[in-house]
Amino acid sequence: MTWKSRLPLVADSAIPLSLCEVLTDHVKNHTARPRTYQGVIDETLRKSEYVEVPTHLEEAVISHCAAHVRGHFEIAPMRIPTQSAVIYRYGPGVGFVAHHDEVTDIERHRARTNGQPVVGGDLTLVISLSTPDSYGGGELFFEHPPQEIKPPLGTLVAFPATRDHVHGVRPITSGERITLVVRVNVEKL
Ligand SMILES: O=C(O)CCC(=O)C(=O)O
Ligand SMILES: [Fe+2]
Repeated sequence: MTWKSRLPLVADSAIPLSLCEVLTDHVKNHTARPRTYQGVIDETLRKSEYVEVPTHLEEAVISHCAAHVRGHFEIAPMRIPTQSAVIYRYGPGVGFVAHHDEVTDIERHRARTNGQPVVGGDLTLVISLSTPDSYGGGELFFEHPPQEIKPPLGTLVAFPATRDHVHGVRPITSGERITLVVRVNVEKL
């Protein structure tokens, strides 16, 4: 498909603080699991932990994002019923190497050999669940064009899960960075 915009969408205050709080409480009350992977070029360098998000919270988040996504990309985001959104926790020393979110043969192969599910979607939604002054480093970066983002709590960053949207997370130097990542499919308007 052709995308309306080449640039990531950055929408401050897309998610109400009350919903952010519910999401961070959820993460604090659940044991984080070691990292998963997603179209990673060097997956050994991603060490964040994650917690899965209940469906009703994911649906609430997508509905808050929908108008922003429509305005920027002229498409409608749709939840993928076969997979869960995840909240990632990045502690000191942890980042995420440059990668793209398109599902590749690496994941498909892994799914065949160890049964690990293939997780992906047309569009990636990243929601900040930490205030930027609560952690050092941890910028979300894009390569083409170069961009470094350290957004306020409740900000939505959205971008196509395509090979030309290479991005990653700079290593955290102090504190903890928490993000919600929702992968959605899209419907042309
Ligand atoms: O945590 C983030 O800000 C980005 C995570 C990411 O790129 C991914 O899950 O594919
Ligand atoms: Fe990603």
